Amino acid sequence: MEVKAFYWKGDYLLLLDQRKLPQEEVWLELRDHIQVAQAIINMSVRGAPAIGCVAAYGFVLGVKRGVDPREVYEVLKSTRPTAYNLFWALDRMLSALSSGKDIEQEAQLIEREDYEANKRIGELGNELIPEGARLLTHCNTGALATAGWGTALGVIRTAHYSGKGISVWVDETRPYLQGARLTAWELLKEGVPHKLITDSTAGFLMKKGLVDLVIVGADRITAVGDVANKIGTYSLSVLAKEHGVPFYVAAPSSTFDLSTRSGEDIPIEERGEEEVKNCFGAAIAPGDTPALHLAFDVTPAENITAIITERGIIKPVNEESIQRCLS
Ligand SMILES: CSC[C@H]1O[C@H](OP(=O)(O)O)[C@H](O)[C@@H]1O
Repeated sequence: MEVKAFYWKGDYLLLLDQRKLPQEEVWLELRDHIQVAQAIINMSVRGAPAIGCVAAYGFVLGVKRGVDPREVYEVLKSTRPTAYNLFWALDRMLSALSSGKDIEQEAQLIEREDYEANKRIGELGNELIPEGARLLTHCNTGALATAGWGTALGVIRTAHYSGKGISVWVDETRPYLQGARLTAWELLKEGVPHKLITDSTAGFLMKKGLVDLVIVGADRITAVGDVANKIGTYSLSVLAKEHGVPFYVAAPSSTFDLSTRSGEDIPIEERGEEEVKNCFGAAIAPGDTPALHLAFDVTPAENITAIITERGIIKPVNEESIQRCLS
């Protein structure tokens, strides 16, 4: 059975608490928009497309309980600032309500469209994956970050199941460890050959010629192709450029924010210092040590070989090719 991060149950949302993985599979029953907002803020659910889908169902829960739709919209919109899918989904839900559509069906359509987009991204991305390729990926971009299958990890899944004999270097992805806790969990479940590495190992592996390509997800892509993604992605892109390693981004069209041109204008989430100084309950730094926790960084379009979307592959990455692909 395919990994799923959430299930809509009609009067509640059943959500896998990703904070507990990989040790425990704990499911939460979210019955109003406040509970959904809290789950997004505390990262029980994370991943741009998954956040969009879950927020859409949170909107349904709030409106069905008779809460002012604008209030529901604002509460959910305020949860995390970087992933564009959140805003895209909420705007779509508000528009559906305003035009008299069934908002529960609209949320279910958003979920179905994301899953189908991921399968298409996997098919198109697989065309770029050589036989026996050794891929490196960062963070978690799998079924846990989406409506299912995954974006970058969806390409990896498709390549694996098409018999290409690929293997994956999995960046642990400090500080929240989405790679170690979530990507490794997904790949192990499905028998995809992989090895977990510390984030700082990636560059040396590229220097040694052990990485054939890098493939990552995205949280927001601007009109010119700058990409906001998990912190550490920019560094990977510089290392890939230095070593002549192709650098791919996989994302659905719902991640593109064409109203923003430069990556410099993308709001970058800053999370609490405790997530840097503690590792799931264990203090790893002196309590009084100040810490900076930027949750995302921005990779400039010129560092990206291609962006794989469900509507086609964007290459080169620039405003014209983006408009051509998305129009
Ligand atoms: C399929 S997009 C997943 C995207 O979201 C992650 O961030 P977070 O775990 O903080 O929500 C990361 O940037 C992934 O690339």
